[in-house]
Amino acid sequence: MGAKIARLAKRLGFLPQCRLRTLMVGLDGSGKTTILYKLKLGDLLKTKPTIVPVVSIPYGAGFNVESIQYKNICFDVWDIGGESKALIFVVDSSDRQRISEARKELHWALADNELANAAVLVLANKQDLPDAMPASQIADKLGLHCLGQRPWFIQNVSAYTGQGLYEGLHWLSDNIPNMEDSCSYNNCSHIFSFRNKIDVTLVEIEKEVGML
Ligand SMILES: Nc1nc2c(ncn2[C@@H]2O[C@H](COP(=O)(O)OP(=O)(O)OP(=O)(O)O)[C@@H](O)[C@H]2O)c(=O)[nH]1
Ligand SMILES: [Mg+2]
Repeated sequence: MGAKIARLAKRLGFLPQCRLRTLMVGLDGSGKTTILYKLKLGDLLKTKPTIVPVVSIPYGAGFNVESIQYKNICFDVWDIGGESKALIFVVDSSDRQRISEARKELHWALADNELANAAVLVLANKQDLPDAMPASQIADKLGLHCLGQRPWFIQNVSAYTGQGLYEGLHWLSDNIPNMEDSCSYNNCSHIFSFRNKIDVTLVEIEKEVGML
């Protein structure tokens, strides 16, 4: 019955709710926390460096985690490790001196088993600065063309102006491998909450699942 609801809901344009654990990494100062809170709050926060304590991490200290809803997907964005289906890698596009260090960091992160199946979204941040390198140049310097079969995309962004951030999430929402595993129609109450508006549709659903 769940599968029938899923099929019909899809046909009618209802999207399943998906939760996606997403890891956000990048060199210190590249703008991870600023991006996270720009997406979460739509606003700029004054950030301090995010320090991860070496010994133990009390919940909520030393890392940031926020849930960001984009279309039907809830991205749980962490800036600390764990198995994830998506990696967001943030680069300071104006920092030419550290771009090879950023390349090492990216390839080191991607060697981790926890990211074996992750899609990679590179955010070329700080595009509001006049000396920012364009995405194409950063893609070369990070060796993105060597990533083989893994889905990847680079997006020019500015956490300050918000430029490009949702375009990046849009690409991710379309390119997560085995996305269905993270989605569920289990809570179909949102379909039925439209009862007054779409009675006809509801009757169709009820017929399809054998309620009528
Ligand atoms: N011009 C400009 N500055 C930015 C942008 N995004 C972040 N910054 C600045 O870059 C600095 C570092 O930003 P954070 O968000 O703290 O960087 P982070 O990657 O979280 O750094 P760590 O927590 O140390 O790893 C701050 O001074 C931000 O205001 C941007 O899009 N444009
Ligand atoms: Mg930070």
